[in-house]
Amino acid sequence: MLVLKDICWRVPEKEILDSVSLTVPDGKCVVVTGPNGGGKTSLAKIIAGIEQPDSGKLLLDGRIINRMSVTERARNGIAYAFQQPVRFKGLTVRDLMELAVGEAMDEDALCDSLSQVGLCAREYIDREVSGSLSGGEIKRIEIATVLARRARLSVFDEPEAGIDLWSFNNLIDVFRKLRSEVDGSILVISHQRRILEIADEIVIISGGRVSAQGSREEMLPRLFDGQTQGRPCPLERGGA
Ligand SMILES: Nc1ncnc2c1ncn2[C@@H]1O[C@H](COP(=O)(O)OP(=O)(O)OP(=O)(O)O)[C@@H](O)[C@H]1O
Repeated sequence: MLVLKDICWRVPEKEILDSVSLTVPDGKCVVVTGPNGGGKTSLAKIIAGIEQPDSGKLLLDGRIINRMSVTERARNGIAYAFQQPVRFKGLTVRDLMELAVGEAMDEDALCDSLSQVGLCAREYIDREVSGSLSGGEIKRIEIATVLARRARLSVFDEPEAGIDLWSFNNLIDVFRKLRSEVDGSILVISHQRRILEIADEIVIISGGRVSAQGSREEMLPRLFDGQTQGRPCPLERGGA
């Protein structure tokens, strides 16, 4: 379980996160949504250890992780898929998958993980994760690295970004399956209604604050009736 208590983060002249508190319970999927620039990716970076909060506490399974580095957090069970994946020069898809799971993988294991995101392992494992892969392919490979880790906490930042309609449909099933099979927690940042529909809890972050949170049943009608913050929430961005 991940617990965030009163997380604040500011950069010169700007408060980016202002006293953000939320919980991602075991076995649950929490979806964070909200307007562009609200602070969602910043929050994900703070959870992964890429940025350090100025104040507040992060607890993973009851243990304070504020001082842990990115690598230590990864070792302790946090897996993070970036909104814009990093292209690693010289690294093959197999290398990336093996780095993520921390051990050598045979073709069957690679095939299992990559087929979840609609990619054929045989075509991809020896390719370099740089120039020749399309943006959507890299995004899907990165999602596969997180799925393969079966981590205590899996964080996906806009998994829908750059993903075609067919892969997106598949991804929804993959998240459903992940939630039912893994006893860890899942945090997804998304603007997509179909991802919000698989959430146990929905959190809206706007202007660096949690502006609303609640169960899916409670939040979806509020979001899609445009009642949250008294104006429509820009949820249906992108083509999927
Ligand atoms: N290192 C930084 N320095 C200055 N401003 C930053 C920094 N990181 C983020 N911001 C600003 O903080 C705000 C929140 O950014 P963030 O990327 O967290 O938003 P978001 O909710 O993920 O947006 P989107 O839905 O567009 O992906 C934005 O205004 C952004 O420009």
